[in-house]
Amino acid sequence: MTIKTHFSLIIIGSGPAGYTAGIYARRAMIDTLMIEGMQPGGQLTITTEVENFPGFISIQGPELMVKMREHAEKFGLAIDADHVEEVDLKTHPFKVKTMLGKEFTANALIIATGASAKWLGIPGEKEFMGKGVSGCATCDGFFFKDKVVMVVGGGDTAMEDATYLTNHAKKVYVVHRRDKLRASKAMQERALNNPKIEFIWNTVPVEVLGNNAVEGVKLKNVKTGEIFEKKIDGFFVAIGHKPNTEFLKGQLELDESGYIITKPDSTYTSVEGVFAAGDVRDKVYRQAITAAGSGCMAAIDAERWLEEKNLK
Ligand SMILES: Cc1cc2nc3c(=O)[nH]c(=O)nc-3n(C[C@H](O)[C@H](O)[C@H](O)COP(=O)(O)OP(=O)(O)OC[C@H]3O[C@@H](n4cnc5c(N)ncnc54)[C@H](O)[C@@H]3O)c2cc1C
Repeated sequence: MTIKTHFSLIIIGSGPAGYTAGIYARRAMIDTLMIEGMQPGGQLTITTEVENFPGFISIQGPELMVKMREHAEKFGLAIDADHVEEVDLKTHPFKVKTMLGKEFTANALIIATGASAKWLGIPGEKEFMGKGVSGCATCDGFFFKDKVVMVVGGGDTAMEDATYLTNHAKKVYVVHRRDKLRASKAMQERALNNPKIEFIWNTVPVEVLGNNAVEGVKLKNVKTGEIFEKKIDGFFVAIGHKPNTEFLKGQLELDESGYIITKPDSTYTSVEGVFAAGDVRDKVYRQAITAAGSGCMAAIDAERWLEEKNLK
């Protein structure tokens, strides 16, 4: 059997951005391949309830992603279980090389490779993921009404998360390994003046404690070496995100943190014919619905571009 190697459009990544782009591209009759990567379904496959995706009052993250996949496949999206290791955007059609040694070419590309939350790597963190441990306050804060939670970090995201969580939780600890915050002055002021937030300085978490869900955390003061515990119900890690763009370095314009730079109000990147959608270009919103929204934009941008160049 000969395997098809050229497509009008290749979508890299299978999160909400990728599947939405796939649905729109196939409904526009574009010959499209999706390369799904090592996390089919993306970040939502590691969470439990999702309560803010319109149309679903409550749905498990993995189930939502199965539905998105079925939806895209219903319109004939071809999905390849492989991971992109290299792209050549200096030639056209663009070249895409995978981990399993395949080589594809495409007239247009949509990059939807997402971003990965940075984690602490301490005992209990992985075990209680979705059971009190979270990397997303806006996603999971609602589940901690009148509870005690802890945010780890000292940057803008940590301050924003801590402030946001005070809408739900009765108390929010912020644990920071230094005695000064990295966050902008305005964000610091808001958090420092919030009566529900208590800062624990010069301290790092060493273990998340619990039985079936988070019940507490073991902490260490890095100045004195003192080990102590706090009772908490939720543990929010806010030490940053890393966009999955390693394979694009030197090929596409990225910002200082590695996010793909897109032209204002569009998904156009610095290379004509290459579009970007989802968390890989978004360090502000990072939600499934915004990722899906920009996946839709990328497919429409790609379709118009392919039409204009007579490459559809
Ligand atoms: C624990 C947790 C809970 C969350 N809860 C919510 C919530 O309740 N509501 C909400 O709106 N948002 C939530 N989010 C955020 C939401 O998951 C993300 O905003 C959304 O998934 C981003 O979608 P995306 O398509 O841009 O990327 P992702 O979902 O990150 O998907 C990226 C895709 O790219 C693929 N990929 C990466 N590198 C390569 C490569 N080199 N080659 C091929 N493929 C590649 C991966 O396999 C993956 O399929 C949560 C996030 C986390 C971590």
